[in-house]
Amino acid sequence: MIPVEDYLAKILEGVSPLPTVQTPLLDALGTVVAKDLEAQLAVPPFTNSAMDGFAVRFKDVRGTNPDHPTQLPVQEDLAAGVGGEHALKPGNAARIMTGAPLPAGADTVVKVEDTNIAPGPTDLPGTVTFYQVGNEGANVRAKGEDVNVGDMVIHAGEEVTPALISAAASVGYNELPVHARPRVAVISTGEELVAPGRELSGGQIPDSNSLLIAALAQTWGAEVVFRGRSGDSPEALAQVYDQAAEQADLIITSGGVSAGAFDVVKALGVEHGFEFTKVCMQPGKPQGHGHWETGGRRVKAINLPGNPVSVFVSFTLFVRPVLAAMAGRSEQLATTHAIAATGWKSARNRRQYAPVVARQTDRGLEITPTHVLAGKSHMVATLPRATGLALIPAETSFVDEGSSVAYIQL
Ligand SMILES: Nc1nc2c(c(=O)[nH]1)N[C@H]1C(S)=C(S)[C@@H](COP(=O)(O)OP(=O)(O)OC[C@H]3O[C@@H](n4cnc5c(N)ncnc54)[C@H](O)[C@@H]3O)O[C@H]1N2
Ligand code: MOO
Repeated sequence: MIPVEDYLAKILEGVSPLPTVQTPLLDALGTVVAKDLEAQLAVPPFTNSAMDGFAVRFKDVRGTNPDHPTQLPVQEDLAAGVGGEHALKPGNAARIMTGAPLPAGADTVVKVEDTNIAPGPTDLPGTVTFYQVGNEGANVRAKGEDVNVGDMVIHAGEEVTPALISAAASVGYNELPVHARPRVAVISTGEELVAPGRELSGGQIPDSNSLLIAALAQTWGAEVVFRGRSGDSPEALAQVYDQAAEQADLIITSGGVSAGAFDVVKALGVEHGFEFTKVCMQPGKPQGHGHWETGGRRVKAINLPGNPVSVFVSFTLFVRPVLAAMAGRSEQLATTHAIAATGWKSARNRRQYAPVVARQTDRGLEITPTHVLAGKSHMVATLPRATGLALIPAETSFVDEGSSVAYIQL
């Protein structure tokens, strides 16, 4: 059996970021920026008002207070979006809305609440009386005070977040150069599988793994381009692999990799130079990987075991880092310390990754297995309760209640 870290290193060998594609901003959410980008627009792009109120020259209202109000004529209305050149005549005020360009000559905005004018929709008044004013420059947002044209605002390697999308739009972009989203094909294998919701006849079970893998792949930023099922014949599986490889950057299979007489994924994979190995973990011991070649394409394939919890755990440990590397980022699972709220039997001589529920108590972060049969690899129905995985060293055969345990938040 090989250690988890060694298998991860093997599976990441030769995986590099996918090519750069110009992608519309919203479609780029979750991808990784491939090039540094300078601001093409300043933020703000022009000096404007931060408040609904009146633009003035500070010297015309200096010294105003409730006992010494100042009255000025109002020359015009300036709404957000107003174009053209506007200049404030000396000794005048202009009614101005939040985001409207400050007229030339004005240097200060007095908010409407500090005047005799009622806030909200009103006709343009002929005059305005100020009862209070801020400092010179109050309520004015200067052009470029956030960033200026030419400032480096978006950097290669950054993840495209909602905030990054809005920053990119604000500095003049409508698309971003990002690493292509990994395209994933999912194949589940086994004669026992039927589509979910169908009536089962003897020995059959619903195919939950292909959905689990597809949903995990989407959750971790991939696009699922193919989902197929194959029985236990190598010819049928080879055909499904061919279809999967047509459009995918990564093929993920489940099942058929252990010691069964009909473990077709392993049998076919071995013929095609795949590597199958036992990883020192529970669940998820039997694993395989290789490349499927068809029509001039050579597509990476990862063969996960069939047990659903094994799929979940091995996707987390091995597939997520591969997807991250293809997407242009590196990923490390962070562990924190937790306390076992109950005792449980762990795997003998394999590192256990047990699905657990964590909750904060006065003792700290306490974890409990999602099921009394902690970590058994077929227990898919109780898996959704998991908030994370408890990582139990291979030498520990029993986790004592109250002991300190490494915890991976999902
Ligand atoms: N003699 C041995 N037998 C087994 C060993 C071993 O070392 N020696 N390892 C066990 C371990 S550990 C695992 S994990 C499993 C892995 O088996 P396979 O990858 O070959 O998977 P299958 O046999 O095809 O299926 C295992 C299990 O999972 C169910 N399954 C499969 N596909 C799906 C699906 N798409 N949706 C839902 N459930 C699925 C399947 O019905 C089986 O119950 O091998 C052990 N055996
Ligand atoms: O390694 Mo298997 O996934 O324990 O059942």
